[in-house]
Amino acid sequence: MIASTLSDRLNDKDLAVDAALVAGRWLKTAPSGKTFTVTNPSTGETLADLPDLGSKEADQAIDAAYEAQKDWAARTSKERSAVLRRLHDLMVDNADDLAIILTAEMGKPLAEARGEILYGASYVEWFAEEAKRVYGDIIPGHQGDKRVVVLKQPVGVVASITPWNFPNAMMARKMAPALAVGCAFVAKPAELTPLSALAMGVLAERAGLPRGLFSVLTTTDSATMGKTFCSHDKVRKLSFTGSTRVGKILMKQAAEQVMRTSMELGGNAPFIVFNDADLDAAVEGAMISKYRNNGQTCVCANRIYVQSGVYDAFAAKLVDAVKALHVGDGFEDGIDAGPLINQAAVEKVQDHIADATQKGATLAVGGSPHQRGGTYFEPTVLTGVTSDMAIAREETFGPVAPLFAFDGVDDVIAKANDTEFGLAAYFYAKDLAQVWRVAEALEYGMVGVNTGIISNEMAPFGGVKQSGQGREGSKYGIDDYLEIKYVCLGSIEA
Ligand SMILES: NC(=O)C1=CN([C@@H]2O[C@H](COP(=O)(O)OP(=O)(O)OC[C@H]3O[C@@H](n4cnc5c(N)ncnc54)[C@H](OP(=O)(O)O)[C@@H]3O)[C@@H](O)[C@H]2O)C=CC1
Ligand SMILES: O=C(O)CCCC(=O)O
Repeated sequence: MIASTLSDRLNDKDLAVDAALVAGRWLKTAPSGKTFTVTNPSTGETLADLPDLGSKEADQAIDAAYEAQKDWAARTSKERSAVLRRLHDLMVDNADDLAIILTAEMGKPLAEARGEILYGASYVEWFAEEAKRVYGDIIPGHQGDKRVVVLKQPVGVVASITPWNFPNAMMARKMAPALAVGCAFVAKPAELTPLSALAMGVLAERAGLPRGLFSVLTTTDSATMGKTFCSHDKVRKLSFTGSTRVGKILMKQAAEQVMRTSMELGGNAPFIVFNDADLDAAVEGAMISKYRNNGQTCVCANRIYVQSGVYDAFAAKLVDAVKALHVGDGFEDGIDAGPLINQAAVEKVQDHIADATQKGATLAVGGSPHQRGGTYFEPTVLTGVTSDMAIAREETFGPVAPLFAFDGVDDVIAKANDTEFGLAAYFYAKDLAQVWRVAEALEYGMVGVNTGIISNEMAPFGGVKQSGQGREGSKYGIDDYLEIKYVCLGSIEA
């Protein structure tokens, strides 16, 4: 049963479901009888009990997906596009309800949750359009009687594993390109936030997606699910967003059958403010980049480098802006930051702050659990941060802005690149020559120049180094779900 604290808020109560979607059927009970509870991190209240599925149910979902995929791939791209377009429209029409479900299970402020739904929908719309533009090639023949034809075909059954921080958009931007090109999609959302993915299952049915083509597996045993996906010979691709630690485990498992993978992994984004930057714009960008989703975003600014000439002025402006943030339950009006996802997240934030202050950093604002209790935490700014502190090397995944001082351009480029991660980087500067030089020197998949927000469906989202492989969104994102087949046509009269 869905708790009344959630269902009473919904206009369409059918969007919140307490069942998994397995092979075209809604399963309220796992064959094992096991269940798990989804809670609201803002209040600790129970939202729903869901079936705790295992590898047998995953096998069923994969087998059904394998069968359904053949017919789906055989449809014209225009037909597939129309179904995805309907899914997009349904997401937009139901954005308020989807946002309520998201806020309830994840805790982000309602307005931010609504923004995520529209962001997720933008990928569905984008790939509904791109579905019709999967072009092959004809290459000049190497012999007079030969023609070289390149076809692009769907990879087949795609399995996905997604995290709790963007429960809708992370799955949407994988399922949309997969379905657009004719793949089937078996999703495993995070244990903490499965309700948003299940709501997409409801909408996918309404949009006319064929039975069995899309499953949503609810489970507490993510390790077994990952192994099942990687060892099942009908799964041809694994698309993962989450930590680098788990990404590496999955890449090793996927290597057993040389399965294709897309990996969106951890980040440690530098955010650089040069002396000539527009400071007000830089503060605005830092606020978005750092405190969006309460710092629980893989592209969040994790290290803020400020050139000596503007360090104090930037720090003062940032502290003022941070003091104005309102922390609270995402359903309340005017809230900028909800709770952290769980106690482990709070502990990581506290560890980073304690390590930094012990080594000489100063707390300019915040630094403690919020007076509201639970997993709420004060938005924090640390000054005097140096590269020997844990926060310089590890992703904090919380509302802590550490300010490092730097002098020279080469110095800051070296510091920014001194990490195994390479997802997103940001900088603020006006000098055009410097802009090009720094943008090209940063070893990152994405660079924001004079902006703190870079994510959109038209751009290729993804990282280098240990931040992952592959791109999501844009014209490049569709390639991750396509195989290239070359046909050598012989016996054509010369
Ligand atoms: N790059 C990014 O977008 C993200 C990065 N992170 C980073 O990772 C840290 C930990 O966050 P967390 O959510 O625990 O990230 P994880 O990488 O642990 O989880 C991401 C997804 O992987 C699943 N998972 C966990 N272990 C395995 C496994 N052995 N095999 C297969 N799937 C698995 C999780 O399932 P379940 O949760 O159900 O166990 C979830 O669906 C964060 O603090 C942050 O630093 C986290 C989220 C997103
Ligand atoms: O943190 C993530 O898991 C992805 C970042 C969200 C985005 O900006 O697309």
